[in-house]
Amino acid sequence: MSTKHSTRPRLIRRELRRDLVAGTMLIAAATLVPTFMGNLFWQQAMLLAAVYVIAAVGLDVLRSQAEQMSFGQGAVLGVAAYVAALANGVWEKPLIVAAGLGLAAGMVTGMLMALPSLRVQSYYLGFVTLAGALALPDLIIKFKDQTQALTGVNVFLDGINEPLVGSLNWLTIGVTLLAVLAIFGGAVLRSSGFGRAMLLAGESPEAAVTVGLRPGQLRLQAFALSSFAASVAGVCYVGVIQYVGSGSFTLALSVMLYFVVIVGGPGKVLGPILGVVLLYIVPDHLLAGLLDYRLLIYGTLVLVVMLVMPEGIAGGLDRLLRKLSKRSDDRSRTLISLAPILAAAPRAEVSESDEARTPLLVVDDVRRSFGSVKALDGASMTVERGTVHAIVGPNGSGKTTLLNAISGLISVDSGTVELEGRDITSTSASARARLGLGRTFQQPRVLDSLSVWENIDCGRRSAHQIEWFEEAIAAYAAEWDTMNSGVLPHGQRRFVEVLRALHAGPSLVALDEPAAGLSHGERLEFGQLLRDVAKTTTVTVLIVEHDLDLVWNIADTITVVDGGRVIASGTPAELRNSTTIAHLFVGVDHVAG
Ligand SMILES: Nc1ncnc2c1ncn2[C@@H]1O[C@H](COP(=O)(O)OP(=O)(O)OP(=O)(O)O)[C@@H](O)[C@H]1O
Repeated sequence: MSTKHSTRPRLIRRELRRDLVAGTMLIAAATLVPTFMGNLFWQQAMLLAAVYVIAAVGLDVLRSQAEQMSFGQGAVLGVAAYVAALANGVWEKPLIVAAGLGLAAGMVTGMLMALPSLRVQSYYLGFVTLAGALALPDLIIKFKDQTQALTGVNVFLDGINEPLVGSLNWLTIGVTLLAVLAIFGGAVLRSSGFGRAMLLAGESPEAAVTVGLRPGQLRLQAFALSSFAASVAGVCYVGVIQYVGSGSFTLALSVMLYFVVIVGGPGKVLGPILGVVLLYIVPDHLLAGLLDYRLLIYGTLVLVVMLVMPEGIAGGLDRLLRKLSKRSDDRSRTLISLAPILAAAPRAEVSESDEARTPLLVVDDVRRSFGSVKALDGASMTVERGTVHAIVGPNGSGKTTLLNAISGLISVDSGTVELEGRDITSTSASARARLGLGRTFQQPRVLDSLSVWENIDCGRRSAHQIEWFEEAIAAYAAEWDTMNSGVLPHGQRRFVEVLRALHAGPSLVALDEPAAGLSHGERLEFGQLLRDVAKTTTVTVLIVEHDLDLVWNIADTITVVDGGRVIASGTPAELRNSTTIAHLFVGVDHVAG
């Protein structure tokens, strides 16, 4: 740990910048070249392509950042466009008012489609949003008197399409800028803590709640961003086409936008642009004669791209470029070390305050059954502050269930859990995390698409972060930020999860079998870290562990669980002579003794 690096968050991650430059140039060239050449047909075609890029960037936020499936983006775009067109062409509102009404209507539609995401996910959510996209054209026809479905609605652009230079007009400038802003907005979100929180909530809602995030709220926020982009696209659509009719926003539009994201490359800056080129410009313009085969072309392209480049065109190009440049990428380095963090730990132990004498956590007579299996059968335990408290017991004895009951990942049938004297039995997992309960899992929840540092830095942080720990990891933030978590070995993934839990500033961190899969050296470092944390801070460590050697060496208190009950609890010295539990520790006498 020689040099200190800044952890100041960057607005846009370095590796996204090249693609942003390329994307900006592509969008600007696409819309401005035909404009300056005076080719009105291609000018309009490219502006419409830019409109689709805006909507696709929004959909990509949902798909790649929040891991939500929506086939309703075309419907949101359609409602925004239709209302803006009606407001201008029929209700005779000025353009700015019409645009505002369109945006509002699109947002309301988007949020209505988002509500089911609080209850259903994945394909179920996809089907619900698909229903919205299917319903829109029918609704437009059903209310034909209000929507003027039979004649369609013409829009009057009040001069924003008057040429300034050549055929350049405010509309072209505006749509081009908005498309560029959209790809920048996507990159800023991807680089932000908010974006990482969304990703964690999408990929592992369980892990997200243990760092104090609210996955449902994050999903709604992702829908709001995505709907906003679709609504902006809808309003721009009206400007570009100057007409809406009953056939303008069919299911095919929503399907196309979804495939644009998948085929273009989910989570990539250039994805929406490349997707629009392949799924709109190529079939609708370059292969105009094959218009009848659009759906067939979609299907074939999706199949081929998914076969050759499962990560989409932009992802595949990325991979190819990395191979060609033969850069042994920084992100392929695979080792993080706890040694510098251990070296930074102060030697002095924290003094015991009055507060420290009251127990941190009290579990009283907790019961939880799964069908006929009594996973917890009246378990009770007390965890003192600033200690390492281990829970041990045979396989299936209820240890993980006990941790889950403590961190709120499952509800209990009866009994109570108290944290710092406060009954948290019916408090949500996310709220418990915000009260200071951190947690890791048997299978580490590490996001491969994020760097090591981003994985550590993606939860909420309390006001009680561990000062020396924060200083130590800050010195490594820049280096870890260039490391790809996808290639970390299993043991190192555990480290990342534990560092994430400690970085949140917990009062208690509950670790589920953290030593499984660690090498001997890693175990020693890891045990030392847990001891240091408990000794030199007010953080308490609660650890479920099968590695009894480790437990015996680092735990202040050991609770033994069997059959869903606590059958013994005490210091290692006290348990050493207990005959009741001797059978559970055959083979570790050398440690105990
Ligand atoms: N979600 C669930 N549904 C049904 N049964 C469950 C569920 N979770 C746990 N169980 C059962 O409850 C009992 C206790 O499981 P638990 O995972 O808490 O044990 P454990 O001590 O952590 O085991 P291990 O050491 O193998 O991880 C087991 O019989 C298990 O099969």
